[in-house]
Amino acid sequence: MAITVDETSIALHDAVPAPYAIDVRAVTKRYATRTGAVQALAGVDVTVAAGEVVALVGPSGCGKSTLLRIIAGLEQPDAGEVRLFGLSPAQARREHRFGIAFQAAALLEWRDAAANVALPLELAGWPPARRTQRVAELLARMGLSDAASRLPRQLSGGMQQRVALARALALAPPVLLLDEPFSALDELTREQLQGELLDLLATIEPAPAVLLVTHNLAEAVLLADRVVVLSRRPAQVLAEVPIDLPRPRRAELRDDEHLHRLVAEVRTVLRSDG
Ligand SMILES: Nc1ncnc2c1ncn2[C@@H]1O[C@H](COP(=O)(O)OP(=O)(O)OP(=O)(O)O)[C@@H](O)[C@H]1O
Repeated sequence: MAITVDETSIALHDAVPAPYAIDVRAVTKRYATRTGAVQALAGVDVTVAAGEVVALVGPSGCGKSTLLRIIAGLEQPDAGEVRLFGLSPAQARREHRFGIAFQAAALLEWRDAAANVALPLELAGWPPARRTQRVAELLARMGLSDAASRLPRQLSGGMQQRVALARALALAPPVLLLDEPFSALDELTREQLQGELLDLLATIEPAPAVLLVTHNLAEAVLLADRVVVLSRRPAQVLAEVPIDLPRPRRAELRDDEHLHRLVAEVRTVLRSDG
């Protein structure tokens, strides 16, 4: 007797769930220093779904930047595992699956704004004409077209951070890692860039997954879909606070009462870690 197989049902049955954009499992990290070992991370689990924005907050020195560096493959964990869309950090880096921007814009001082933004495109082997076009598009999107040929030292702090963001987004990565990207800026510029980042993320299709390290609780709540709160060192996840503010978000939400309630909730979790 012939056996008929319904291929659709097999496909559905075999469908595996899509991997997380970022999947951090039981990550532990200890540094050996001259004055003894420093345990930075003690079994941290964090996931970020495709297109989700997660903010990572925690006391100063608890290990937030360490975790971001481990996710980016710049450091190795002692134990635990990190995957970006199912790939190791090294594979994800080779395949340009993430862009990264730090507190200090970390621009190459001898390259002008356009050449800084072009760097990842050069490293990825884009031909010059395509590169020029993409850089012009990114600079225009960040409001930097007139500053294309200025060196970093000729740019304000806010402009430098915009260049760093444009560089991180150059290859349209599905994951964006942001380590205190606005903390070196004055308050007004910082608020302006938060608004610009919200607008920018709303225009990128498909939206990248974002992991944002920040000290600023209002920034975390304004930008994120979820806030992950880390404990004092050695860091563990204390709580995850879902942020149910509507999207698309606008910077004006900063004055919203519900946003203030959520900030208070995150602060209460942080303070509970006596
Ligand atoms: N390369 C290193 N060697 C030794 N200790 C380190 C190293 N990098 C970080 N640490 C220590 O690990 C701990 C976590 O540092 P990390 O920079 O990750 O914290 P953080 O939460 O990002 O801090 P902050 O909020 O102040 O930016 C700190 O005690 C720090 O001094």
